[in-house]
Amino acid sequence: MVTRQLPRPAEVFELMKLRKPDLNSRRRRLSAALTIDDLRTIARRRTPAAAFDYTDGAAEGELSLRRARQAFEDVEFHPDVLRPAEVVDTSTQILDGSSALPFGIAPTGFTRLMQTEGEIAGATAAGTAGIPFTLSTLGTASIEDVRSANPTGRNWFQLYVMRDREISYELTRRAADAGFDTLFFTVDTPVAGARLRDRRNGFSIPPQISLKTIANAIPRPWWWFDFLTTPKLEFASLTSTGGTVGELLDAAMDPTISYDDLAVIRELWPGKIVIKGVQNVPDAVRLVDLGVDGILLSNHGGRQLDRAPVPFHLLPKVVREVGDDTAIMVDTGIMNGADIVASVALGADFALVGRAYLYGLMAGGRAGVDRMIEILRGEIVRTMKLLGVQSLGELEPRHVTQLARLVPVPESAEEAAETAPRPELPREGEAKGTTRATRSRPKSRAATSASTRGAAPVEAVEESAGGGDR
Ligand SMILES: Cc1cc2nc3c(=O)[nH]c(=O)nc-3n(C[C@H](O)[C@H](O)[C@H](O)COP(=O)(O)O)c2cc1C
Repeated sequence: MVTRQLPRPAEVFELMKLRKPDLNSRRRRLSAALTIDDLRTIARRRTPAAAFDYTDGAAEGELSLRRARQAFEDVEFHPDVLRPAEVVDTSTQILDGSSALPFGIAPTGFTRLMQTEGEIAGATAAGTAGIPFTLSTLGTASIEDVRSANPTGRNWFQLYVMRDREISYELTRRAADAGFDTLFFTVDTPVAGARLRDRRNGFSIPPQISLKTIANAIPRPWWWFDFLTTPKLEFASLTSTGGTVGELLDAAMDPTISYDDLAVIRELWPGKIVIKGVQNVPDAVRLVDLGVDGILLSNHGGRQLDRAPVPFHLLPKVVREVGDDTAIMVDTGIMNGADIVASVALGADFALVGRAYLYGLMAGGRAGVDRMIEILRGEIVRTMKLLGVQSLGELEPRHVTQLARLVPVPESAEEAAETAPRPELPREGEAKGTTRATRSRPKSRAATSASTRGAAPVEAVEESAGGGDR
């Protein structure tokens, strides 16, 4: 029997916590964002559809991007218990310099189009947080302006080798003179990928004003106000404007770039050099043999060859082959700090984030980029504490299983028979009829820990299916 009473004002008052309303709408908006997905939702509301879609979209059917994000969601973590990690150290050394977190900001083109503060917001936020910022060849702030905005932080430069080689060589020299310490040579863009959203939106640089864009502008007046009242959108390097992004890229990129270009760039560049867009083990091995300082496993955020391999899946194999000799980095699909922790556990030295940064930028300019870093930092710290590790160096492959969703089709009947799941006698606590993936080759550390837990790790299934780098 419940005893009831009349509500007592003093008790009700105790329950009521009246918070002072924050009159700063940007701060209010950003503090309500708890995840990168939340930042994306705000970004979408505030940015014209064509600019948002240019950022959010990928190539063709956007399968690569979806698969890359799915692969991170398909991570299973294995925490150790009763291992206190009250304080965790998220700092790391990368390419002879330090970073407060195991990720940096990826190079993105046309950034001021998404939000007028553009690269300067990215560079200053990165500098304040103690992480590297990468400026794109197609950046909308100059090399020198980025350097002035982030004078003591680490600035990296991303290079496209263009048809007119002299433009690329000149940019390389300027970046070196401005003290950028690392050059990312992007190699996955011999031609532009088919960004269908841009074609459907009639997206062009600069944006064309049409009835559709005017209708789209009405609920987003601040974007247009910023766009029309700040200096004209210009590229740090390219003088040509006009046409869709694809047309612009095609005009600038050169389908004939090759290892010969790498040799020339290495001669010109005094700092560290990383190859961005490596997508198989043999290429990684060849590049390391040529003496590059780093490899960035990336499919350009799914914006180039759709259905390209998921970089996160490629990671353990590349680490096994060349991880001791060179810095291995990864990008594409990172939406959560836990994705970065999983990458480090599987041997990545560093990660880059592209869209996560741009969602933050579109959601709130510089403050939005700060919020993006804060969200990822919080997720990294919490994941490490829950795993029971105090530093990034303590993360090991055994902490992570990559669960397999799509696996290669076996090449022969024998392989098919070998890889078919076999019924096993149920272990204690396992349901009858449970099957486990079998392996035909020696186990790696990651696969061993995973298979003992009854999961089907990506590596294990791929190897037993003969699915190496095809
Ligand atoms: C809007 C946008 C523009 C990009 N521009 C460039 C670029 O100019 N050069 C380059 O090497 N990569 C570029 N990228 C690819 C990023 O550097 C990075 O590889 C990718 O965004 C990582 O995937 P994520 O967006 O899922 O984090 C761009 C990506 C986006 C989303």
